[in-house]
Amino acid sequence: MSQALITKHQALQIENLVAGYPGRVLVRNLFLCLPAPAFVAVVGHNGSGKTTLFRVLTGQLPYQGSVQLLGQEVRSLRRAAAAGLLGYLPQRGSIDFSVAVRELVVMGRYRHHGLLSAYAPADYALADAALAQVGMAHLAARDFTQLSGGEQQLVWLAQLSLQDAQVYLLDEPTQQLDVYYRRQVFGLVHQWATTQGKTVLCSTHDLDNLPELSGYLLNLSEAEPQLRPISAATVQAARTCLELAPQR
Ligand SMILES: Nc1ncnc2c1ncn2[C@@H]1O[C@H](COP(=O)(O)OP(=O)(O)OP(=O)(O)O)[C@@H](O)[C@H]1O
Repeated sequence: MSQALITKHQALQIENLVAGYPGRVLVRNLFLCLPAPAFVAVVGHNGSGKTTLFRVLTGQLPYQGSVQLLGQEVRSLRRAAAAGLLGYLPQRGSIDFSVAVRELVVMGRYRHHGLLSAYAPADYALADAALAQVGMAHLAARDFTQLSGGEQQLVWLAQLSLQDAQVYLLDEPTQQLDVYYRRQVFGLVHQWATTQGKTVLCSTHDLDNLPELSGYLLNLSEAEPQLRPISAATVQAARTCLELAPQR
């Protein structure tokens, strides 16, 4: 992706988006205009449509309206990940075969190599650095399937960072993490936006770590969700909203 394209277009331009499942509209008339780079915390009650929005953005769910990712309409975009536009961390990423952690992480470089060609020492060096960044270097030789849920989540994050996409969608990346790693992960993915020029949308129920970050808050439990700059006041307003029963 050329720098020209990145600066010319918004990271995300959503107009009149309607999406959901048969008989159930979850995202209704959403408008968003998100400049790149940016960090966005996507919050909302359980079932408010955070994952559904991410499924729209990854082209997994049909929608009405317009959703443009770096200037390209998502419904006509093929293999966005392969094009380097989008990196997606789903809520539950499980695998049922044995693989060493380091081998799983290096696969994040597939776009630069193709899935079948061998990875070079430079790729493994990047994988080791990514593991070190999430504090999991000591697990490099371990079988991924034997790690704890939180450890697996951090390893997936390391793999994702190697994809070098322009826009990252992270679906509750701190869900299984302890207090220490939650803070670390928020700091890390926020840095992807502030120092690497990435646009990061991160869904979360963890409001405690947000006030110290710069970026935007998007609360899908609001009647008309909109991007609000993160501040102690906007996080508190979201907390107040989320402490009430959801309006279905
Ligand atoms: N394939 C599907 N078919 C029908 N309904 C679905 C489908 N997938 C999800 N839903 C429903 O859509 C609603 C929104 O789900 P979604 O996963 O987007 O919520 P969420 O905000 O990510 O919730 P959570 O915070 O619990 O992860 C839920 O009520 C869910 O049951």
